[in-house]
Amino acid sequence: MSAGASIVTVTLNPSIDQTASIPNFTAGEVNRVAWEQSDAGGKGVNVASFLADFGHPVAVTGLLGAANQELFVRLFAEKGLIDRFVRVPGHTRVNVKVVDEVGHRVTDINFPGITTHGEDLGAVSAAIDTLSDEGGEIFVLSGSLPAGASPSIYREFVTRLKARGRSVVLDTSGEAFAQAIEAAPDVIKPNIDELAELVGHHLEDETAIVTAARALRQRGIHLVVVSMGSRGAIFVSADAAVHAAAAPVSIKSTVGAGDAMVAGIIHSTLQHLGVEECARLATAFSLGALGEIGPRLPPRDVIEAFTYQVTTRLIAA
Ligand SMILES: Nc1ncnc2c1ncn2[C@@H]1O[C@H](COP(=O)(O)OP(=O)(O)O)[C@@H](O)[C@H]1O
Ligand SMILES: O=P(O)(O)OC[C@H]1O[C@](O)(COP(=O)(O)O)[C@@H](O)[C@@H]1O
Repeated sequence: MSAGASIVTVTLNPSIDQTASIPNFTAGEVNRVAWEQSDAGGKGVNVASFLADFGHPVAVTGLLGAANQELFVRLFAEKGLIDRFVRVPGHTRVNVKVVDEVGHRVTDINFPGITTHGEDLGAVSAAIDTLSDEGGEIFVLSGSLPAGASPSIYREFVTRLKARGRSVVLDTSGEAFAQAIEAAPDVIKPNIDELAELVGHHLEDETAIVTAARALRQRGIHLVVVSMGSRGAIFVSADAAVHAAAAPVSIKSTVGAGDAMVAGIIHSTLQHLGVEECARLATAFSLGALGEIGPRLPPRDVIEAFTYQVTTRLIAA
């Protein structure tokens, strides 16, 4: 392609993440905001931004409200992201992230987003085809769907991309996730709740998680990564099942930790790392996001240093 982006992220429901710092945040009470910060966000936008930090050329597409696109346009320019977002009338949603630095908790309030129409989604589909023609190799489909989008849309995208021989990384939930699994994306990164919802039962221990992940691998998914918040993540590939975790030095905000893990997985894959090294580096990406307010990563050398804090363990068959 002209600008040479081999990675494309698709965000159908981006967001402006408005962080509100509220010490001792209490539901049901009047809470006062100490300081605030707004960032362009949404899962695919974050993954693209993090990969750009590691020097990868990335194109971004999806649906963007024309009425409040400034933060996004600025981010795309700062990070050198190739902007193929389809503009739609109205505002991109604003998701509120309440950071309580006293209670050490983050509360996410995620809005449904704009209501979309068939022609907008058709334009995104066309943008994906064009980006694939132009040399896109790895497509990342991330995040919730806006109202009006069919839950089959990710399945359709996965099917089209795989028919063109492209790799697909999927990070979503609910019905859209369940349907997309049928088209066998190459990599998935559900968190443990999303995986439990998919398989329809509680995953009580590591064995249950690995069993569920291996069943998904049988359906053609090469790498299944199950993230578990403070309990780390389990990476299941053809070669092994690996648990990776670290105790972060400080957690400023959990926003973007999952997206950082997705970016770390893609970066590791492009470096041809094995599953254990991938688990280590992807976890270091997440640690990086935890130490920043909003969806951000620290400098690359800080993330590389974090790899030494990560403990990996091979899970016995
Ligand atoms: N409180 C925490 N302590 C340590 N690591 C964490 C914490 N929260 C998240 N992480 C790291 O970030 C990764 C992704 O976080 P998680 O909350 O599971 O993702 P998601 O936001 O997609 O649900 C985890 O697998 C873990 O490595
Ligand atoms: O599309 P969803 O599932 O509503 O998630 C959107 C939110 O997730 C984020 O991408 C952060 O995701 P993670 O914390 O899972 O990395 C935010 O930027 C955004 O507000």
